[in-house]
Amino acid sequence: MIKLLMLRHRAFCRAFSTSVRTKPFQVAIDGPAASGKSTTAKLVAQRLGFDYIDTGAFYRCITFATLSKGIDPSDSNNNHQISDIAERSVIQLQTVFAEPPPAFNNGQPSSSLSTRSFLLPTTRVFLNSKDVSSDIRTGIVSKHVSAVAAIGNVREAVLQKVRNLGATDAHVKGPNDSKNDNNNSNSGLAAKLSTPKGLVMDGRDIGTVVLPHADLKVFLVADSRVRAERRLQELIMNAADSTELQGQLDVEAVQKDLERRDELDRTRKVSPLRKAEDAMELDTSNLTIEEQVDAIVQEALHRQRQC
Ligand SMILES: Nc1ncnc2c1ncn2[C@@H]1O[C@H](COP(=O)(O)OP(=O)(O)O)[C@@H](O)[C@H]1O
Ligand SMILES: Nc1ccn([C@H]2C[C@H](O)[C@@H](COP(=O)(O)OP(=O)(O)O)O2)c(=O)n1
Repeated sequence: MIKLLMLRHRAFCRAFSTSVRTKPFQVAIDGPAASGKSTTAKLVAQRLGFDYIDTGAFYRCITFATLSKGIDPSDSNNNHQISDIAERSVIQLQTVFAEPPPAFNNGQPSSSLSTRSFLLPTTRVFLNSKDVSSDIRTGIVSKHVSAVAAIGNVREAVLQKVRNLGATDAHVKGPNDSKNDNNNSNSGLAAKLSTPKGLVMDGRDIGTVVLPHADLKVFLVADSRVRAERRLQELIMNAADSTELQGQLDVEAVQKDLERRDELDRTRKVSPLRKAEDAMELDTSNLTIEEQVDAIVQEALHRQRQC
């Protein structure tokens, strides 16, 4: 099977090398909740000097907008209204990388990996021009997001948005440049497709539906207890006050919620969570963040060299 994949990849590279590379190198990262996708994807993008798109943020924005209007996402009678919200919502992402991308060093960090890679890039999310970066990460949004993401018309709307994306390319910005962060360039995916750079996108159906021809597909997994412990730490660190954490302080409860969400994501009819046939699986349970980022960066560099 691996041999077949390698042969297919080589054939693709041979066909590709005769023409000028017109699309960016695409890295697709999928996996269950809290497996490390977004943390890893942002750092991989930073190391390689690529753009980053968090597709989960789109479903979270639509869920937040739905709840804000007092609409219950768990009632399927509301699917039409929720699809309407999805179509009308203007969602923009803005990733601010902590330092100039180390692509200048051929993707390799010039000093020790541990000091440089932990300057984690931050992604701000705008819904109809309002910064909702924190609002979309609350427990109530997490509770309902899988139901919203299972609605076919919502997925269709998100697919269109991702394709016409007006994400700001905020690369090569220092941590002190945030005051200029609202200068959205609205470059659009069309412009991105004409750049020779690359793109890292994470979600549930990136390798299977959104970027089926991605140059590198990764499926991240981790033991559900480990994922719950990591997610709980994250919730504690990000909570503005303890009232936000009601009902989430228990690792068992967080684990149950992750497992419930994974089950919904895996069993839905449209674009379910699954590993693409040609994806590389990486279990992060016993890896450090540096190790998982490094494994993907090395593989991406290897494939870039082959092409
Ligand atoms: N190898 C790792 N070791 C320790 N913590 C990790 C590791 N990978 C990810 N994390 C942490 O786990 C949490 C969930 O990761 P995240 O990237 O948000 O997952 P996802 O995007 O898949 O939901 C984050 O707080 C992240 O910093
Ligand atoms: N491409 C995607 C991305 C996310 N989703 C759904 C499935 C997830 O439960 C929600 C939220 O995704 P997100 O990646 O933000 O969730 P986690 O941070 O992993 O908990 O959206 C999806 O169906 N397809």
